[in-house]
Amino acid sequence: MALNPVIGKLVSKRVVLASASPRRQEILANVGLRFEVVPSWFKETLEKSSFAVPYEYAIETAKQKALEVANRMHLKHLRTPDIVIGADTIVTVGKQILEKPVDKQDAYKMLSSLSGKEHSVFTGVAIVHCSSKDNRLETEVTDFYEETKVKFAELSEELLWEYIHSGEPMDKAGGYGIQALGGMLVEYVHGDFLNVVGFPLNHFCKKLAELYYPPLKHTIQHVKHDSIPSVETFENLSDGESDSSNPMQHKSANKLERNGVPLSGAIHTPVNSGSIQPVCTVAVENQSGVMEYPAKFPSKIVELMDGFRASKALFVASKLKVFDLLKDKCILKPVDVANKIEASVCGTERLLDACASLGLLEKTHQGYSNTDSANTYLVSDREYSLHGYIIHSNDRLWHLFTHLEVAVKEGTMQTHQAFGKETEDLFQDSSYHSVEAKQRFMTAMHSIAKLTARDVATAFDLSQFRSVCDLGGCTGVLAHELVQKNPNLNVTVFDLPDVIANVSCFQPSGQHITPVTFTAGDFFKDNLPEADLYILSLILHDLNDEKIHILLSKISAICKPGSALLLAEIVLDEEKTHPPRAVLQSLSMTEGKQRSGSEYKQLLEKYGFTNVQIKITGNVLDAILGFKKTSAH
Ligand SMILES: O=c1[nH]cc([C@@H]2O[C@H](COP(=O)(O)OP(=O)(O)OP(=O)(O)O)[C@@H](O)[C@H]2O)c(=O)[nH]1
Repeated sequence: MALNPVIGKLVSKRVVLASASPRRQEILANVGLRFEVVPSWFKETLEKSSFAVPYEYAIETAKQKALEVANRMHLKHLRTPDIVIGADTIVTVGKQILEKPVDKQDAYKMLSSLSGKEHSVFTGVAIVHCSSKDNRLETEVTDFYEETKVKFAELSEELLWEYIHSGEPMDKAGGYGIQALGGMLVEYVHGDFLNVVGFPLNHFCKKLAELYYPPLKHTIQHVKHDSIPSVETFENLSDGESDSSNPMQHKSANKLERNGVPLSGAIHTPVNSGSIQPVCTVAVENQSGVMEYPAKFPSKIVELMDGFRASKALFVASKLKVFDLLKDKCILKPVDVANKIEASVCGTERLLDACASLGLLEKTHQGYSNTDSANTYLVSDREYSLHGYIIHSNDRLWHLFTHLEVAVKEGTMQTHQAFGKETEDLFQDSSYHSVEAKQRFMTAMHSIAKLTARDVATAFDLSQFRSVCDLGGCTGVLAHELVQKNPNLNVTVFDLPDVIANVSCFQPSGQHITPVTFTAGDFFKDNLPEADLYILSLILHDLNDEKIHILLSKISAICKPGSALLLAEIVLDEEKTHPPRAVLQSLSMTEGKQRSGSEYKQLLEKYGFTNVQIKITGNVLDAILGFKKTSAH
């Protein structure tokens, strides 16, 4: 396939399209992809309101569709595919998410809500790479979404019903098929047309290109492919022998490069280590007429070298509330932003450009505006805002990490060097700490919890439990999530008095507030509330062995047989090099440590918890559940 070499890369692979949609099949078949069709049995019933933004719903549904097929093929048919592709298309108008109409009335409702208006069509896509290890299915998910804006003409009642009676709307998101009769309803389309039809082909190819040919942005010379369109993301594509056809190999190559280890000699180098040869570079004749290959540009290392600049740009823009100023589609010129944040115009312009280059802002001739993800995650008052954690990273972690060299030499946390008199635990010695410092810390924990609570709350079926005590549960985000998912649960958050005194400003408002009890106490010193499930979320990794012993002995003693302990932590792989987030967190040198799955299992077993189950969520926090031994054990 000359036009798009990535499609050619999949020729030798068992590719499965987890979709019954004839349109998706046609779009992919038209570009020469060879695949089997195994429609997914996943029911599209995810709770829409639990997603911050509609495209996350489409992505998650696409992911679940693909994973269901991967699991089924692996278990039932003992045939593990190499790649499973899932997709989900939705239409959004105002705050509503429209899927396929259930009947003609529903189609009528949908189409009349679109009449005369612009709406968005989102398709979420998941590319699941599968492998089988010890007969277990292992999956790596890559996902993305594409948005296309479509405007409908005003539709008369007659036209609407005529269209509905044609039968076309029934199996189509939003109740219309743009590729057929529905095309007559459309005034304009902004974006990828095929995305509306059900599959964003261009974005899919770019994603495959990223996976199969990791970008070498600064490569010295690029091979020219006359037949390849000069789309930015396709620029490094080559079908030369130096390419790997397995993105997992690229992944591990990146991982090794990330660690700064020479690629060719490293243990993890894939068998076909051709992937580490310079890609897309051409030989250059030196002065003596000998052809030389320029060394591969160390783009990953350069990225790491510059990483601190990018982090600091994000921190400063957040601290100066730039993303708050540019929220809700507001477009401002540098001078306006500078005036509002009381900063120099030239400095502000540089900061805005830096944010644009990092994909946080969009820059047009009219000015700067937030990208979708900045709107969702960086505006300080948004439900899933990371602003609190970013400020904590800037005001606290940054200072700790400037002392990393000493921290490594001494093997200790550098709180004293970084903050003078402060003690290690913000909440243990109130005389040293301002209320602001405590609130900043709580805001940081709150923002991370907002992002992780759903994964933790749904990692296991908790319907057998009646009462839960979240020890160190801070502002109660996980507690609320648990009650929402299991309305019969009685959840208590147990945390230090200083924390409990401040929780009120973090409580959700509105009709759907879930009842949670907050109890003040110190889990090392005080009696624990009774419960049949205890939770420790992001607690153990910060504690030394002695404190862990005190805490787990106490929980074990109070737990009756059949009760359980749920840990939420980042679980390291057995080599303890992944995920990098946990490994890098270790560098702050708290007295605790990050653990692998087997280490958490051993730890729980040591304190009388058996049948330990571990759920790797693939997001920030994983979950580990162990049950207190019955006396028969
Ligand atoms: O203009 C058009 N808009 C949408 C479509 C088709 O609509 C459906 C969207 O539904 P969904 O993403 O849930 O996919 P399904 O058809 O249920 O198939 P899966 O097995 O993949 O769940 C999709 O078929 C689009 O092609 C259209 O044709 N035109």
